[in-house]
Amino acid sequence: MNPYLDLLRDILDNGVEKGDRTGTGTLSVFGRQYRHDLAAGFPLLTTKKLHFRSIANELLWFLRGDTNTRWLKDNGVSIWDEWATESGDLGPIYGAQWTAWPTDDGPVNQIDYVVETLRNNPDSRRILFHGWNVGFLPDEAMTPQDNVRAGRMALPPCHLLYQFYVAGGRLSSQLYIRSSDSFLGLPYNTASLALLTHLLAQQCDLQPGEIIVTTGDSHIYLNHLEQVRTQLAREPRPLPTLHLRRRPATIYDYSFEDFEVRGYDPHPPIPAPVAV
Ligand SMILES: Nc1nc(=O)c2c([nH]1)NC[C@@H]1CN(c3ccc(C(=O)N[C@@H](CCC(=O)O)C(=O)O)cc3)CN21
Ligand SMILES: O=c1ccn([C@H]2C[C@H](O)[C@@H](COP(=O)(O)O)O2)c(=O)[nH]1
Repeated sequence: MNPYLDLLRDILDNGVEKGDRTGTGTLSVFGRQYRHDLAAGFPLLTTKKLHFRSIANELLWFLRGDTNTRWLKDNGVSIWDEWATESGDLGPIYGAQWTAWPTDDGPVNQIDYVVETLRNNPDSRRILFHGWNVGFLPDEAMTPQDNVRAGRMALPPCHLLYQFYVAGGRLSSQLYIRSSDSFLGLPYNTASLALLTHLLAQQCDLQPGEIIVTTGDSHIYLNHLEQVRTQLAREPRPLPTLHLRRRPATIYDYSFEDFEVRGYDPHPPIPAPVAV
């Protein structure tokens, strides 16, 4: 994943110091893009160990339409805890908008639409789903928990627009991330996009193609600078590969045990505080 490391270098070299909602401070650049051909391997960082269990279970949790941390906790994932209420609620975040976007005519499952369109009209230029539901955005002046209690999202979506493209029997995906915590969040978002592309490809009898990640406010938090330098001093290793152990009946029926990552030999993890 050299393009990812290039982005970190770009932010260190060209980033402007900016304040942010969390009070941490960032180095930030605006509008960047990288791509990765899934035929070249699964994009899990090798320059630090990533917790694939968290990444995969978070995606399965989105696909369940779940917005409470209970299921995540039961499956060993704690990455959403800081934003949840005492009862684990996060408001109508990703899973709710992906699978049950509310309309006057009832909830719309955008994932069903994507699967059906990939199967029946793969040349369509309208194969996308979106998370930015303006009716439920939080008030930036209130805490995530107070927003949830008011019926709003704990955080507005960061990875918010997923578009799909089929050519030559290959499925490619592009994701727009409006705000990207490039040290902690972006490796998760990239691997998650790759995994979703593998699942959709399997369900729709396609081969995984390219993933393209486009980032808006692309930042490194000031308390991640040491960690970024440590990571950039490491030599990347060969990428692992992903194998799907079975083909479940629908996109909603995968479980973590269906995923096998082969040949993952990363450098050690690099702990970093998450900005809340
Ligand atoms: N500041 C910030 N950055 C994010 O990336 C982020 C948020 N907030 N809020 C919502 C979600 C939660 N996400 C997170 C939160 C924590 C980690 C994190 O601490 N990762 C550690 C390992 C922790 C684990 O897997 O248990 C890492 O070293 O990658 C990653 C993504 C992504 N999102
Ligand atoms: O999937 C995710 C979720 C969140 N982030 C990061 C991006 C920002 O650093 C914060 C969100 O703060 P805002 O003030 O709402 O932009 O979380 C991410 O990178 N990936």
